[in-house]
Amino acid sequence: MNRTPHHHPLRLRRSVLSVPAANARALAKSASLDCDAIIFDLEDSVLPEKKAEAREALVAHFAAFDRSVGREHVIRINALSGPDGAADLEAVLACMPDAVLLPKVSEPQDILTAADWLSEAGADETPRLWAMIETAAALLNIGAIAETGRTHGGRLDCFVVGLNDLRKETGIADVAGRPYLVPLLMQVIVAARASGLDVVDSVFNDFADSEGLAAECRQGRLMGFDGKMLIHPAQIDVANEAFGVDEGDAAEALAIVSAFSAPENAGRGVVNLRGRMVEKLHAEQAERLLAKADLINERKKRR
Ligand SMILES: CC(C)(COP(=O)(O)OP(=O)(O)OC[C@H]1O[C@@H](n2cnc3c(N)ncnc32)[C@H](O)[C@@H]1OP(=O)(O)O)[C@@H](O)C(=O)NCCC(=O)NCCSC(=O)C[C@H](O)C(=O)O
Ligand SMILES: [Mg+2]
Repeated sequence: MNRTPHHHPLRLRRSVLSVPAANARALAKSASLDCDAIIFDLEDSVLPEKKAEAREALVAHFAAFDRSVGREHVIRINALSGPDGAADLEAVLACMPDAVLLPKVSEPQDILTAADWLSEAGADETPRLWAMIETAAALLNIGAIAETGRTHGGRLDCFVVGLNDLRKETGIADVAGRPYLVPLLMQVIVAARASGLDVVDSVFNDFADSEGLAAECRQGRLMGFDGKMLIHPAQIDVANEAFGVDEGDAAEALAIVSAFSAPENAGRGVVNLRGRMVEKLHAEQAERLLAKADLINERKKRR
């Protein structure tokens, strides 16, 4: 799992649950769920005539729930150029979430406009910005969009892929294994990494199919995603497991780190670990994996 370069602290983003802000029962339930991040959605899951009500419900919810559980709280707003953009940003300032998720980002200016607005409103580093990558234009501009994460105060720190919108726009088929999408997804991952961003895989719509979800999570993990956007509480455990650190991986990481600190390997840049070449870069990867395992354990204790 090559995760360099990283310009942001390590954060858990295995399971990123979307909760429609207009759904009072889902809002109430979300506080008790074991996901790493919650996206409170003001965009596509909320009908136009319910947007104002949803904003009010969200502000009331943020005033009341316990934020000490250590997860990230994110608000997905509507397009800034649309009729709800300005009111959504006002709601963001009232809630002060950890991040704002921008929908249908298509060019760097979409990030810059939101970053400038937040800075002018006096919001320093928080909220950070996340970007939905879900348009054909975004894929064409993906390197430049990611680059704004490095060049514009570091406010951008995560991409979330949206395959429902992308499939709608492009006509790419929705088939198991995502054969026609994998090349595009890899471009998003590489662009994110080149700019030190995290990157979260798209939702799996069939929330009753846990085997299908597990397979897609495994695929996403192997491709390099940090986690999965989810739509239903039943999907959380599957994503946490797939994007977590299993005992075998943790033991291997510990063996690599220990090999480099063994006296007989002092001053060596490369060592022989049970017949396998291990370099310093592998030790750095191993340390990051162990740090992630520590974060997961800390989260378990806080719950
Ligand atoms: C898909 C759903 C509409 C299903 O809802 P429902 O019929 O209520 O499911 P259940 O009866 O099985 O629910 C059981 C209990 O769990 C609560 N619940 C359900 N979903 C959530 C949720 N997301 N967060 C929190 N709690 C949830 C129910 O309230 C039940 O609890 P209780 O009431 O106490 O009995 C629904 O799951 C749903 O609306 N999901 C989220 C939809 C959403 O957020 N859509 C936007 C994100 S998808 C996206 O962004 C796509 C992307 O942009 C792209 O282009 O690809
Ligand atoms: Mg979408």
